[in-house]
Amino acid sequence: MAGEIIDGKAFAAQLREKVGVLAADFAAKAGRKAGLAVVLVGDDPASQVYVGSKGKATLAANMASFEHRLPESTSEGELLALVARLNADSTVDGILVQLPLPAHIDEQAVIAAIDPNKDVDGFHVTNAGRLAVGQSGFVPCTPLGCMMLLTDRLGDLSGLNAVVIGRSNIVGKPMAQLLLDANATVTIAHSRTKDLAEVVRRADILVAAVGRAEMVRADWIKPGATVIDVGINRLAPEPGANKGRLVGDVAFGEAREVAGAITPVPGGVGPMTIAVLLRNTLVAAHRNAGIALSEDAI
Ligand SMILES: Nc1nc2c(c(=O)[nH]1)N[C@@H](CN(C=O)c1ccc(C(=O)N[C@@H](CCC(=O)O)C(=O)O)cc1)CN2
Repeated sequence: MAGEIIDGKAFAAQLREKVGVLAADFAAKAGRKAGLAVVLVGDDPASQVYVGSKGKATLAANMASFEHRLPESTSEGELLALVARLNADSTVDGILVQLPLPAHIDEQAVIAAIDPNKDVDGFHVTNAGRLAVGQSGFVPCTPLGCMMLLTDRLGDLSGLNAVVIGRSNIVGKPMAQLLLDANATVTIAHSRTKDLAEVVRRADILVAAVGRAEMVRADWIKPGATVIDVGINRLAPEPGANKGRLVGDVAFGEAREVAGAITPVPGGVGPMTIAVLLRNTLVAAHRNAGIALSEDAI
C-alpha cells in the first residue's frame, strides 16, 4: 500500500490561521501590530517570489509588513546600515534578509548584524548557540516546520532512528539538533558519507536536505519510514515548456511505495517555511512587548 502523503500546505494554512488570530489579539493588547521586515537584495527570480509571498502572508496574518527591495549593486555597508536601522526600529519585531545574497556581500557578516532578538530566521550564531544548549531563542523556520509535521504524524519520537542528509547551518544542523532534543537517535549524513544508501535504510525518520534532485531512491528507504523532503529542485523544461518541474531530493513516486508517509514537493515542507516565519514573528513581538504567549502551543 502506498504511503500517506503529508500535506504540508494544509498544515501550514492551519498554522497561519492560528497565528492570525493570535496576532489580532496581540495588536489589541499592544496597541500596534507585530511587524516583520523582509530585505531582498538583487533580482533572483525565486527570491522575488518568496519575498512577495512573505509580504502577503504577513498582511493576511494581521501583522505589519515592511518590505525593502534593494538593487543588486547595493554594497555590504549599505545593507548593514539598513539592518542597523531595522534593529533600532521599535515597530519591527522580526528581521529577515532573504538568502542567497549577491556574491559581493558576506552573508555571515549580515546575519551577525541582525539583533538576535529580532532574528526570526534563527540564523544568528546566538540563536544557533541557544538551540545547541537548549535555551529559548529562534529556531530556523524550515527545520521547525519539519519537526511540526513529524510530531503531528508520529507523536513521541523517542528512540526512533533519524537520518538527516545535509549539514547546512540553515536546515541540516538545526534539524539534527531538534530531533536530538526530541530524543531520537540522530545520524547526520552528507556527500562524504560512506554507503549512504545503507545508512538511510536504518532510518525510521528520513530528512533529505541535500539539494540534489531525486537522489534518494525507493530501495534506500526502510519500509514504513516517515520521509521529509526539504529539497526544492527545478528540472530542465520538457520540450515545448518554458519551466521545468519542481522535484525534491527524494524520488517521490517510487519512494511513496515503500514509505509509511512522505512529504510531496511542492506542497510539503516549502509552505511550512513561511508559516513558521509568521509564528516566529508573533513570538518575537510578544517577547519584545513583554506580553505573555504560550509559545509551545503554536
Ligand atoms: N532568509 C531566508 N532565506 C531563505 C530561506 C529562509 O528560510 N530564510 N529559505 C529558502 C527560500 N524560502 C523562503 O525564503 C522558501 C522556499 C520555498 C517555499 C515554498 O513554499 N515552496 C513551494 C514551491 C514554490 C514554487 O512553486 O516555486 C513548495 O515547496 O510547495 C517557501 C519559502 C531560501 N532562502
